[in-house]
Amino acid sequence: MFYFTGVYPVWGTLLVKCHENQPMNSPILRLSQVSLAASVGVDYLLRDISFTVNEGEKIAIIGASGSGKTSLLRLLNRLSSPVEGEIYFLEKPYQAHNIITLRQQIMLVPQEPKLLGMTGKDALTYPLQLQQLPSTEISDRLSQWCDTLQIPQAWLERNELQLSLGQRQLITIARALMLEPKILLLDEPTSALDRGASDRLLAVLNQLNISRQTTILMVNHQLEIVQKISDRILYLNSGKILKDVKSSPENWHQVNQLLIQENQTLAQEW
Ligand SMILES: Nc1ncnc2c1ncn2[C@@H]1O[C@H](COP(=O)(O)OP(=O)(O)OP(=O)(O)O)[C@@H](O)[C@H]1O
Repeated sequence: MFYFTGVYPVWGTLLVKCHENQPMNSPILRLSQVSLAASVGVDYLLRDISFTVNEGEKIAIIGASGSGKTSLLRLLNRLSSPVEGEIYFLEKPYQAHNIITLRQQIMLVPQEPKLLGMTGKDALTYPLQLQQLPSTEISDRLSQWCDTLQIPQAWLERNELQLSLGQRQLITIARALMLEPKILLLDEPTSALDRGASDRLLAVLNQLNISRQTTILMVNHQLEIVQKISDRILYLNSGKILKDVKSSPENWHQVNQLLIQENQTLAQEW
């Protein structure tokens, strides 16, 4: 442990304790004036987006329907590319990273849970086989994550058509967690889960964030969920960042009011 000391005109002596083994969290993602165009037409889906994510942050992405939340996650998973601006992962531009290793480290769990026609078990183990992990490691991770998320053996034998939406959602989340990414991009991960599964998932994510410094960006409509998981809120409006604030009761209230107003306006337009 060491100290910085200094004499400051207003506050007197400032003493800051620094733990040598606890470096300040460094930027893991950085977006600089990023815009994303629609695949058809001339519209922008995202416009002039700039923000930095530090390693270990838990960010809730909020906004009315159509504000660009999913488009932002897809951009961060390199499923689309900006027409302007630059995205950096660990201070290196996205294009300079190998796309496969980038996606292994920045993993997206989309809103629509797809098992690509596989059984639950194959869907969970196939990506690890692709990474050529030893079979003992694969079965260890499988049993560890099925225990943690309470995924029963019976689900593992069923195929996509024999599983409910919530069961598939939990399996696709487990699939991402088993791959141990640095960044998790979660698009409404609790939308089809019951209260028990949703609470368990949030506890697991919070624990992962503490133990492995996993960075989490989560789209969610439910303020109650946002309060349990985030330490920062990004509020999107018509493809732009309207608010980038820390997660606090005062800001939850403000964001909630904004969302109610926007939804009322949208309902009138429809
Ligand atoms: N490939 C595309 N081409 C043209 N428009 C698109 C494309 N993908 C999305 N959009 C439009 O971009 C806007 C943002 O969509 P997006 O799915 O990112 O919103 P969202 O905030 O996630 O919405 P929701 O909360 O309803 O899921 C919407 O108006 C949508 O219709």
